[in-house]
Amino acid sequence: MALVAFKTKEKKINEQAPVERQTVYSTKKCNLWYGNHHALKNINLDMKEREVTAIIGPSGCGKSTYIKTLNRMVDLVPNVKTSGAIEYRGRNIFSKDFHVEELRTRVGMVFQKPNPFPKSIFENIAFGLRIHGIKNKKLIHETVEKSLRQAAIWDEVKDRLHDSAYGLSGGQQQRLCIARSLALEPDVLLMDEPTSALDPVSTLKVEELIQDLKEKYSIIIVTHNMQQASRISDKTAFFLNGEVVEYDDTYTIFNNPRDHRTEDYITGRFG
Ligand SMILES: Nc1ncnc2c1ncn2[C@@H]1O[C@H](COP(=O)(O)OP(=O)(O)OP(=O)(O)O)[C@@H](O)[C@H]1O
Repeated sequence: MALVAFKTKEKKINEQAPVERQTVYSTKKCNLWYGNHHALKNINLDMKEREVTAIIGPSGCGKSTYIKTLNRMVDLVPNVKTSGAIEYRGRNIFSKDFHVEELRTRVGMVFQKPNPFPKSIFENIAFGLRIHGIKNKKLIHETVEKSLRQAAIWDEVKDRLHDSAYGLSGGQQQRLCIARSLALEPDVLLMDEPTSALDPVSTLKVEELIQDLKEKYSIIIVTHNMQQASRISDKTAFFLNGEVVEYDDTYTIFNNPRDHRTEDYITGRFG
């Protein structure tokens, strides 16, 4: 019996040929200041495509700042200064010839609180497509359905597509917002605490969705929830006071961290 079990395990390992993954984001010596406040300090991180990367750390350590830098949303804050480089697919997003509109089309973002437009469920998705120049009605209908299916909400809304998005539950609104991002076929999805406003059942649905989406997308998620990070991510970066203390496979971070500060944080000694 034992031998059979061993052979089965061995076969499984052989079947899992190593997957070649390209680097999607490479952050090099990146610093960010809000006025005089040094919020990101010498960040170096490489993130691979089709992986889920969790960003964890105590309040105020720079998690949101970091992911808002990845799509240059921090540009909207007055008196922000950056140094170093963040390369998206090999191109520095801070360089003048990298247009922010292009970056935001390739990199979608989902926020802590679901933020649907005050429009119908259908229009929440169709609107963005039209803004991006898609006029063909058939294509718009197809893309709306495809995105809602991808975001695992189609069955719940297919009979009420023209009702207001505000009539959906919080968890459904969040999946609608994910569908809205997916409609533009992004390469990367940034998620800033996407389940913190949701109940446990909706949280589980969004977590399952993230697991499905990583087959196709690279996902970077900020979370305060240690169990969530350990359940859904492949890599984890632990931030503290604007620095990356440790970045590794999620299994290693949660089972065998190198730095005592990581261990103290994940075991709840602070934060
Ligand atoms: N617009 C801003 N102007 C000035 N300082 C800011 C701004 N946004 C954030 N900060 C400061 O930068 C630091 C990092 O903030 P950030 O929001 O990135 O932390 P965080 O780890 O995401 O925190 P939380 O878990 O509480 O959301 C904090 O000291 C914060 O006060």
